[in-house]
Amino acid sequence: MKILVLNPGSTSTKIAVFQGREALFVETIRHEAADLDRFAHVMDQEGYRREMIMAALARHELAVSDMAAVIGRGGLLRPMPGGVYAVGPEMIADLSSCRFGTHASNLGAILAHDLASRAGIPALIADPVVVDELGPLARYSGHPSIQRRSIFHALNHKAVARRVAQELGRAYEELRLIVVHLGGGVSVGAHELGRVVDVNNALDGDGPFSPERSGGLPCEALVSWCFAPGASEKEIRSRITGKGGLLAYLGTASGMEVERRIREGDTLAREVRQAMAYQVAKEIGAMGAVLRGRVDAVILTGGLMHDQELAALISGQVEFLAPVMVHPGEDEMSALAEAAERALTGMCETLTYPPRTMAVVGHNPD
Ligand SMILES: Nc1ncnc2c1ncn2[C@@H]1O[C@H](COP(=O)(O)OP(=O)(O)O)[C@@H](O)[C@H]1O
Ligand SMILES: CCCC(=O)OP(=O)(O)O
Repeated sequence: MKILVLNPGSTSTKIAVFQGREALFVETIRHEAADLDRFAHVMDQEGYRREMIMAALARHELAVSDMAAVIGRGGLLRPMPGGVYAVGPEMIADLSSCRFGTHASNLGAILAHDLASRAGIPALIADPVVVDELGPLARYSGHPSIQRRSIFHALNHKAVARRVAQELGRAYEELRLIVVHLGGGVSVGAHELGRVVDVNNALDGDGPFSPERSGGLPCEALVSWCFAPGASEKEIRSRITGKGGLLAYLGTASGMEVERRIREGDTLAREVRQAMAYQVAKEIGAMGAVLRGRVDAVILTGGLMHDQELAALISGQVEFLAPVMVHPGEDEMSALAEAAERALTGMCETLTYPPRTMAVVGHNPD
């Protein structure tokens, strides 16, 4: 059974075909900010990314009609429990309208649905970025009209955490872990006995800065931006999500380019990378407090962890908490393929959207 796996990220499109556990191919196409800037809206990138998928299939002499299903990385939907979901009209409507937010991962289900429906096969998503397992206290922001949301690299957090649990000879559900994904966005999650009970919102200006996001900004200065003469909502949103972080400081969101500049003696690039490591370490410390210091391991993963010096900077600052394990890249493609196979063979339920069980929101007296 062949499965086509589609993973649109903010800085890349990852495409793979799996047959059982074997990857027939995995390709990562990296997008420079300038490549994507010509699109007014993320949703306008659908055709561009579809062409890349079709070209990758053609290079490997495969067609969508050879597949048993297409599975995409799930995007910004209603908060939901983890699992495998069928892509249907309500999901497509919420993703296309960006009702719950705008991110490249919204294109995962849309592209999967488009290709699968032409071939008459199922379209699925698994563990989307809105998997919500937050504890009640983690939902507080500091003002009752704003509730913190769980938006993070849920798929890779869970996949890598399970892999580490296996390496440790333990069950994921009996461990306390801090998992950090450093991609286009950065998410730092406290995994307590199989649930991500707290995590920074990797998209919306919360937590450390990342290649293309500002992370949390001082509120007062942010308000001044909003009310400055000529300020536009679009511009301010883009400073937070898309054009913040490394891109704002250095003009590039590429970790590889930053590494290259540092090798060539660029002292600004070196300091900005140090500052990013410092902020990530601070967030890991906060999650250490969430877990009351009982941490079995800190796991560093995502594309940026190919930069060994960056990994060493973060590790050096947090290894007092627990052993630090570095897993560069991600396990998302195989995790998606395995999820599709479980669903197609009936080993797990294929859930429908909108989810029947909604995450607990609001006041919880316990
Ligand atoms: N070998 C590498 N060395 C340094 N940085 C890298 C390397 N490979 C990828 N990156 C960086 O990792 C980031 C993207 O990570 P990734 O997990 O693929 O994110 P996304 O899914 O958000 O596109 C980019 O800044 C990219 O330049
Ligand atoms: C939307 C949260 C996950 C995220 O930030 O993904 P990218 O790193 O691919 O942008």
